[in-house]
Amino acid sequence: MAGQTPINIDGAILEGGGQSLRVSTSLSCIVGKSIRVFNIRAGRTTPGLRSVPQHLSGLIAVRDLCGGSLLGGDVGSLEITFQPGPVRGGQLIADTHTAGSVCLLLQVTLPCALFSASPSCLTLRGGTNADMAPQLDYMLQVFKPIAEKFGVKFDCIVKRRGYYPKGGGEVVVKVSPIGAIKPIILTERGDVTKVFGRAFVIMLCICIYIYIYLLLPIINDDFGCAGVPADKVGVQASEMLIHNLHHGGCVDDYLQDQLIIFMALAQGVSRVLTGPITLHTQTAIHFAEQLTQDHRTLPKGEEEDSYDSSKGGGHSVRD
Ligand SMILES: Nc1ncnc2c1ncn2[C@@H]1O[C@H](COP(=O)(O)OP(=O)(O)OP(=O)(O)O)[C@@H](O)[C@H]1O
Repeated sequence: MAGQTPINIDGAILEGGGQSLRVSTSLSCIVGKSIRVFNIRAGRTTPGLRSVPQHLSGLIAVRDLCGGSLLGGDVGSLEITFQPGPVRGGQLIADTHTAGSVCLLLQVTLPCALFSASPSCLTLRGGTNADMAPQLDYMLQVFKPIAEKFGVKFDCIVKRRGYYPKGGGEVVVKVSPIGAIKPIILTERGDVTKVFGRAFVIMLCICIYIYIYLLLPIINDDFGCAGVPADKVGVQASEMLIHNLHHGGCVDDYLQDQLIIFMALAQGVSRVLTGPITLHTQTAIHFAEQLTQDHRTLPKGEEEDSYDSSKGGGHSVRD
């Protein structure tokens, strides 16, 4: 591949899953640096790019958003090389052709679309409520309001929901470019004023899938379970909710890793009070540091810490 020498990204580090690929590819696209990712998903029992969980569709979507080139982007690939071009925005269709999560497609494309030359209209197809991924409702009711604090805005039209195993969901996300991402301070939780839940029950020939979705202003958890009795799903959801309430942080265990890329790109220092730092968050921080080292613009006098213990029992993640 012609052009600059790529930055080497070791996909086996820390979590060793698809998130390393998404964070590195998005940042590569935004900062305009080529990457070579090796040991892709080495921490998983089926390493390499998989089509079902959206890894490949996400990579292709980013490539198409910026007119870049991608080498090694095949199912099963343990290594890819990605050379980004300027992010141009416009219309993009990304299709997992499975129940692969549209929310993880959004996770990899949204940061890029924010830095594009023109507005983007992203048609994302797959599962809207997939396991081991943010639920669409989570993206819209938990992630979105917090993302807006960074100045990140997007509109999402839900055309169709899609569930495992068929997929077939479709959302259209409109993103306007942003001049700069603002840093955020999220260190005071405030009072919990309301808790509500939504249950999705999908009847299939032989199994029943239940997704329960519990929402506080800032905390959300979902459980997708085949063949698990509804009362057990309810208990699991409540336990997770209680855990997130007890740790005292301002974001739940999932949101923390999803905010790192915006904290890394923000023009200034962000502070977010969290519960114990997850491995996903440590992973996102690791790759954000690797790819944004000379990209960050810290205000004069601000020292650069990755972690900062807080007094309140939670952990504070800093840009
Ligand atoms: N219940 C949930 N609610 C909100 N977000 C979630 C939930 N479960 C997982 N996530 C988010 O989904 C992402 C999952 O990343 P991860 O790398 O584990 O999955 P993946 O891309 O499917 O890769 P792999 O197939 O290697 O596991 C993380 O950003 C995590 O915070």
